[in-house]
Amino acid sequence: MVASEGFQSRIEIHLRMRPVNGVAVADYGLDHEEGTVEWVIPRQAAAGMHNHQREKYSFSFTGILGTESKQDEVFDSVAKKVVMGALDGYNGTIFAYGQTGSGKTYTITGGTERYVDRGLIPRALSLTFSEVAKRSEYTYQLHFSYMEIYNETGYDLLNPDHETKSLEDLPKVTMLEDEDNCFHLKNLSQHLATNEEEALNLLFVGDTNRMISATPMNLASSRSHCIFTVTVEARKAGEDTVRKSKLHLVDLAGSERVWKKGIDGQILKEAKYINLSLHYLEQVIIALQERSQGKPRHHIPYRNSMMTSVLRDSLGGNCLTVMIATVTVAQEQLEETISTCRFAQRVALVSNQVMLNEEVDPSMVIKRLKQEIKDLKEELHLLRGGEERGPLTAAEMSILKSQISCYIADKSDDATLNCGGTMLQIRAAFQLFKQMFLETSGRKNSVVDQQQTDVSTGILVTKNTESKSTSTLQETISNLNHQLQQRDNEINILVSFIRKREKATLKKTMSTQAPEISDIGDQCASSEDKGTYYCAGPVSKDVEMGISRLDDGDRDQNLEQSLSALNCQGERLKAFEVFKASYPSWDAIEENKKILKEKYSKAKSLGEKVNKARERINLMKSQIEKIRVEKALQSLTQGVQTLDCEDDSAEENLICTIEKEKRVYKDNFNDLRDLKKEIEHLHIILQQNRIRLQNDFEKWLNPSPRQVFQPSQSTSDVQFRSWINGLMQNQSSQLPQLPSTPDSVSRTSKVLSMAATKDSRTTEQLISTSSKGQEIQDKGRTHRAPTPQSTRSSTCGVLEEETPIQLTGDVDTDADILAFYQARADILSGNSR
Ligand SMILES: Nc1ncnc2c1ncn2[C@@H]1O[C@H](COP(=O)(O)OP(=O)(O)OP(=O)(O)O)[C@@H](O)[C@H]1O
Repeated sequence: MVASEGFQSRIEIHLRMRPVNGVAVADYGLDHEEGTVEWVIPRQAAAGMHNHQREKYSFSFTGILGTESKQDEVFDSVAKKVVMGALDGYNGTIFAYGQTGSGKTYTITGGTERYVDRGLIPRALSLTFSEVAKRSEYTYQLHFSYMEIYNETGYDLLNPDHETKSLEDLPKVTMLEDEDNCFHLKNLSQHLATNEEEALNLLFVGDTNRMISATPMNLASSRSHCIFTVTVEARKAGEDTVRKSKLHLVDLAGSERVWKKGIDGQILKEAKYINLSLHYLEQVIIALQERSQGKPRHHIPYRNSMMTSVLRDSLGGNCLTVMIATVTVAQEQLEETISTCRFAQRVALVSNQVMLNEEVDPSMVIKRLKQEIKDLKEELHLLRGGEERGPLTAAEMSILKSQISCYIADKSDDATLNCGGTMLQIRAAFQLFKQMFLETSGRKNSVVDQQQTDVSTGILVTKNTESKSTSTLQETISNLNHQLQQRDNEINILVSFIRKREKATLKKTMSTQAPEISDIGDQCASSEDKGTYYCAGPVSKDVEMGISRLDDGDRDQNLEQSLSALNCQGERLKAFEVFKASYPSWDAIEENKKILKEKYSKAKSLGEKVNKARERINLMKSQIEKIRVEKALQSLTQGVQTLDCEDDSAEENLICTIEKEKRVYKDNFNDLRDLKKEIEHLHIILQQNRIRLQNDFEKWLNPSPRQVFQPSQSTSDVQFRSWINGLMQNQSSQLPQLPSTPDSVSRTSKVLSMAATKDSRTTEQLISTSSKGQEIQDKGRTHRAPTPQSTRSSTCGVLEEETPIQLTGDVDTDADILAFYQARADILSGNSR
């Protein structure tokens, strides 16, 4: 299973010193550089002159975290590398060892009151999830378990039955050993958490259960060992291997030597168990220490206690292990402090063989092999030429033919033919080769025949025929080019008309409705003029030139300035208002937004409830802890267990209240979790809607220029005409439609067909052939309607006052026709101002 040989690593030991208040502080000296601490025990005068009592006790540590050290410092120097190692596939263990009240729980789990007091577990969870998020090439699965060992019995702190059953009725966690001497824990639940919040919730639930399920036996946290385990599984994309590692964070029971104090009853029993398991821990450490010193120690007594069995790998096995020795600087605790330091020195001699836990994942291999089989089947199927399908289609044959022609035409040596890999394609390619060869050889023969015939007359007919066809082709090309140029120019004229009409509308609005003008943009039209959006997209340089030629420079200069001063952004908003009014999904979006808002406020209130319940529980937990620590210390110092009924009932009351609060917390947490899922879902929907809405709006605002410049050389006149009409309908969808008389329709057709063909008549000629024979006045390139009776005057009387021609639903007035034709003629003749 293990892929690497690994490396030797000594167990690191760190000293963490807890500050004390209101008690005498021991005499000690620290050397942070060297990592040494020296405790001074003053000689007792009572011992007389010949007092050989040692005075100074010096110890070395990997690192020293003095009384001022903060939680983040502890995490960075002690735990960070172990957590990172676990994510890389190395087992890791961090355990806190020390007397009661020396700060083990504070170090491992942390204080509950302030965020900065978070201990190693919450910080490890935070780092784990942020790292996992960064390593996108891996898929991580993180499972969590939380076990308590009390009086040599294991309890699952995350068993959901904690809600309904008492501690005695819960299934005990037991150890099972397999044939490879590996231990497995039965009845210990594993919980998958996909984010930090879920993992923190598990920690909180476990801590609370630890606290409130203690009643019957007066179980205190200081008398049980707790192991929080993160099981990490990492799979790299495209690889068959999986890395499996475990990270244990262990809060050991208080290490004080209670039996010395002459206690009895339950406390004595507990003390025995604690001391027994810590004694076994010490035995394991001694055996490992001896082994590391080269002494023959084949047997390491792991099995003697549950705790050493669970931590087997952490002690002398495959694990990066760190011990935090917690001590207080209180003078009265000095003996225990020195005892803790001594134990740490032995631990420091234990050496572990750390290995990368990488194994081949059968499920990944099966998945890969299945994929390979699928790929091979597909390949085989392709190679067989997709037998289920019929022969190549005409289109496929023509592609193949052109590929072969290119191949033949390419005279270079490295020319290749990629006709596809199927037998069907290869066969078809050969067939085509044959056909082409036969055709060519047949043609050659006929050419030779022809040449032979003509040689008799002395004229090479083939050459003449070829040159003839070439010149015809060239002529066609130049005709088509010319036609294309014309169409382009006509398009330019149309666009410039539209632009001019836009500006005229704006100008008119400016003069009549001054307050609203500032809202009208050059590119974005008002809601009443949505049709002009059509032309807001980019136009070609030629078109721009056409427009500038048609502009009435002097008069438009002020207009241009006004237009450029207009707030385009505001116009977009205005345009958006128009757009959304007719947008079919707008109501649904609004509805979703409303729902999301409601859900947010509900989530906020649930979050507050959860936090408040958590705070209340934490407060009560620290009150209980205080009562218990006081009781434990009292029993240690007084030697007997003083049963203070008041304390007991206070503790029971607190536990009852915690039970209630826990239910509130849990219900609200679950509701919040469900709500968060709903919110995320709604978010996704809204995001999709937003993107779609934006795209639709942009399309509506700036239609693709391709749509505008659709006609090509091959466009027939009929198509061209209907395209122009379509364009104009789009432009004027918001404008009043002009009446379309049969006469005007016929004129429109006439002009359009003239425009589409190469009609080279001049404006004057057109004027003279105009149905009404009216005059066209050309005032600064602004074409006016010839008579007030014009069909357009009824709706657009403005034409009487030097207003540029407006293109409407149909080209239906003489003025339109004449103006259109004039502009077209100008552009075609390059007549610019
Ligand atoms: N470094 C520290 N800074 C400030 N307060 C601390 C520190 N270490 C511990 N404490 C406080 O001391 C008290 C006892 O600490 P804690 O419960 O962590 O001790 P413990 O060793 O876990 O005891 P037990 O063996 O009973 O579980 C707590 O109120 C805790 O907040």
